Amino acid sequence: MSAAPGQPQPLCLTTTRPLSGDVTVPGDKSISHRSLMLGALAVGETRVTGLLEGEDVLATAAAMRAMGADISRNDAGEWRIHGVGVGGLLQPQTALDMGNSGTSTRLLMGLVASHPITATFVGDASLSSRPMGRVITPLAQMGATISATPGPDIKGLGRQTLPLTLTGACPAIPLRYTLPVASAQVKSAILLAGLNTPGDTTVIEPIPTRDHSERMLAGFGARLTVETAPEGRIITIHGEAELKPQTIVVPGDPSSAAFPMVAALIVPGSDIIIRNVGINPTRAGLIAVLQAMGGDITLLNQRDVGGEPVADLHVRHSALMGIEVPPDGAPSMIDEYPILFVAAACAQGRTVCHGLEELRVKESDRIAVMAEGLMACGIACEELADGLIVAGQGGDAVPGGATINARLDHRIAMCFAVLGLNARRPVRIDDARPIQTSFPTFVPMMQQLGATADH
Ligand SMILES: O=C(O)C1=C[C@@H](OP(=O)(O)O)[C@@H](O)[C@H](O)C1
Ligand SMILES: C=C(OP(=O)(O)O)C(=O)O
Repeated sequence: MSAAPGQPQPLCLTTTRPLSGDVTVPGDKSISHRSLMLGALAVGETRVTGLLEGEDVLATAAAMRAMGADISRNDAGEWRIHGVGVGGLLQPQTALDMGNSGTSTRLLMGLVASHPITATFVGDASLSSRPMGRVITPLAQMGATISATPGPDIKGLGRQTLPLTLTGACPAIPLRYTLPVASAQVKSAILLAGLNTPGDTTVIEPIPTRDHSERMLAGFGARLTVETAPEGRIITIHGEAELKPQTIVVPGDPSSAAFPMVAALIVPGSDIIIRNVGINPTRAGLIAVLQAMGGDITLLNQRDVGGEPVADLHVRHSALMGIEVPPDGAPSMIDEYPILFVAAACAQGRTVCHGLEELRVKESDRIAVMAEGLMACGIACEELADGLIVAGQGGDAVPGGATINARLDHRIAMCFAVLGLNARRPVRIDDARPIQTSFPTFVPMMQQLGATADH
């Protein structure tokens, strides 16, 4: 029985047997957002299959509709987008509700920044505490006017948060900008602003981040170049572009696949296949780290789907060992650290992770919240300013026996649901509703693998 709307929905996953079966995960969230945004700026009809129908992506769809795009879904699950053309976004009549989604907010701020319109962005309590100064600074340099809500100061750098109102500049001023944080959202916001800016807009990223925006902008016909130089990747977009509609097949989300992957590694005897998972090297860092910990993960049937590398993952239960995780790979698995900490809790020995300052400004402070939850489940950890040390116990199941406050963070909720599969006493999540933002089929998929869900 499902809870009444507005009521917390507790969740507890358990299993008495190995996980087995053959599953798929929903479409990639990053690619789904970008499909809707770029389709909404193309002239003609873009068709998308495999779109993630989670709340974050639906927030992007609603915003693009509010700015003039015609977006529909047919009974076969195919999405069709009739775009307004670059430069053609209309002023939304009401505030854009971004829900829980940082990607929607920051990328759409980029789009609005070079259109002659004003938009107000609002979000839930989690999103309203996340830093927006990182996009406000470059977009203001491009001429946008932004009035944001002051948030708590971080490291003396000040902090600006939602609600905020942004008025675009037309024409916007082309920018050459070196990213001060490794963030694909900041990079993408500037490149999207550059679409309707005369001349060349350049982003320099000293540390590479996910490259879906570059791949997809080029696929839609924008003039975009990428050079590798000593200072990093230099990405230049030539503005006042005309985008051509595309047919897009969205691959399965590696960030979602991470949950059944770790579940199979930690539940004794498990043997599963996860089909059609994106393995873009800017996203696939977790696989190599888990393999280095002794995880039995094989990539089958590697292929290319719509310009993105994809594989089927064969995952078997493994005796994991703690390792030092190289910090230079952090951007390629930034959303996967919380579930890596779960794998580490079930490994033998210490897993040491550094270079994770960005985890503190996600949907929750993912270092602090994971440390607190793991300790409540009987796992020793040491919180560092930029990371976490998890002292794995190996062998037996972890103690468990805690109720976790998921803090409006979908990945925290899924992490502790997975940990509960290898715990002696149940691990309960106070409210599993945030899982709807990125992985609406998480619970049925885990049940398909053999888990039991108590609500
Ligand atoms: O560009 C994107 O689609 C995303 C970039 C990452 O955020 P940052 O750019 O803040 O690192 C990631 O955490 C988020 O889930 C999705
Ligand atoms: C950080 C995430 O998303 P966003 O920034 O879009 O809210 C995430 O999905 O883990």
